[in-house]
Amino acid sequence: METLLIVDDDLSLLESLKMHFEDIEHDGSPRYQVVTATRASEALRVAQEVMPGVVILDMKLPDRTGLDIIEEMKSLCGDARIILVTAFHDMETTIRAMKAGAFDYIHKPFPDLTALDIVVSRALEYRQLSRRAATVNVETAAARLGDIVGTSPSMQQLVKEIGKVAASRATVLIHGESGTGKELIARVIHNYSYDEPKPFIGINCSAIVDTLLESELFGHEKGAFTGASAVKPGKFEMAEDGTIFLDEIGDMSLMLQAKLLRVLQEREFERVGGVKRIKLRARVIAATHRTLVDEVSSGRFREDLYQRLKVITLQLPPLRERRDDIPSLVHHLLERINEKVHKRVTRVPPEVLDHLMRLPWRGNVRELENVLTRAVVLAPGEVLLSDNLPALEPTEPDHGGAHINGHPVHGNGHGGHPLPNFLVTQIDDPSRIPTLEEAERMLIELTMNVTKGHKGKTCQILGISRPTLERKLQKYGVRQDQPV
Ligand SMILES: Nc1ncnc2c1ncn2[C@@H]1O[C@H](COP(=O)(O)OP(=O)(O)OP(=O)(O)O)[C@@H](O)[C@H]1O
Repeated sequence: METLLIVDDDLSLLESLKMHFEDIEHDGSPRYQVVTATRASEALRVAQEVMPGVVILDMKLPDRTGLDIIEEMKSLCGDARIILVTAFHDMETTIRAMKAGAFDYIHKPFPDLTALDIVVSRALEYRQLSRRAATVNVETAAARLGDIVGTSPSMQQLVKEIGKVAASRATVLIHGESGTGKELIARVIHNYSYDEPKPFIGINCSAIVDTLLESELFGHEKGAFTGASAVKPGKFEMAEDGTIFLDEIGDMSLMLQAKLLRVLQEREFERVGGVKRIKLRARVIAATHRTLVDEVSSGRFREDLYQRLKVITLQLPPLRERRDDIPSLVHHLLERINEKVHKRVTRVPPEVLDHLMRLPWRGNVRELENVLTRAVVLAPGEVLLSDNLPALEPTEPDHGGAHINGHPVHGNGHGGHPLPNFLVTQIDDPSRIPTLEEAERMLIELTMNVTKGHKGKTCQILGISRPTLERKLQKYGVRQDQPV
């Protein structure tokens, strides 16, 4: 039996959660023994006594915040997985919670206890796994929040992962299409990893010819090659005990891959033409728009280097898979662009935002930034105009009809409900096909819209149970207060 500690000052919630978890059985006997506490001080005392496997910890407690006691709780019973619960979405707190060592961060009210059950089971599974594996040292460090904008489920997940990554010094590999924010994420991880300022040194491995890249990375001694008139330290040296960011690592030649592998294995390197061994103290973060597993299969990337780099892998979602983030990104980028080009374009009419939400964004956030910069420069006043945006593509006709998540919808010819265009038009560009998750989210939003938020009817149409619908609404962050 696993011991579960639930900490909340809401007595009725505490009681109902206790009953819920006590009712869960495993192989015919109760799965959990549940203990409760209403204050932080009491929680710490009880935790020390019962050594819980999982702690469900509310953020707002009468004496201290849940966040404040995570570290103390972990030092008392380091093995416990802590799930922090709050009533609001807050990126800063999410990162701080994950960094302090929380296992997960969830929001209440819980629309469906199944979601909570899943998190608790997963927490226990991970605890089992990590008991077998080596433990990672959790550094504590205050850090500042970077400029990441986005509240879509995939971005929230990413923010959680950043919190965990920042707590370790492990090598990180960031995958993502061009312009998805790989460098930004690398900088945020860096900023969150240290208390005091440390160097962040980036280098684009695809932009420099091989021989030059080697001396850029590792430096060179005087006279190492023609033109090497003085000693020059490389990026690895300049990064000191901070971060070296190897951008577009997938484009590195096999010859340099072999050198890099040796450096990562031995944690030492020499300048080109030199003999002195220099210690590698920097943390390595690498990024690529290529799928490295495919590069490995086709022999263009060394398998052993890939294994070294992928200790922690982050996958950045393309912008078209998180279109809900476009409004907040537009707002954020406009502020930055106005400052840069000395303008004050602050108004984005709904039809212009709609236009922006429907563009394909193959170049992701960077393309959005470029498109907005052009439109800001061309704007005659303080209003952003559709005329200055790229035209919509024919597969996304501007028929002024209904939209789900920026995708136009139209009738399916059976006199029934409208369908998103992606389900009925011929798609010849693979990048325009939505992921299964995206399609599922759109169908749920569409059905909720058609039934005007009636969950019973939505379940009936989609052929799913109420708990499944609740779980998916929460997973995809679908607004339930008004028609979507
Ligand atoms: N989630 C985000 N929130 C705010 N700004 C973002 C976000 N993602 C990307 N950006 C901005 O978009 C621009 C491109 O991001 P960045 O250079 O990090 O992308 P990248 O994936 O490294 O691109 P490339 O592969 O082309 O080098 C930057 O100005 C960055 O600040």
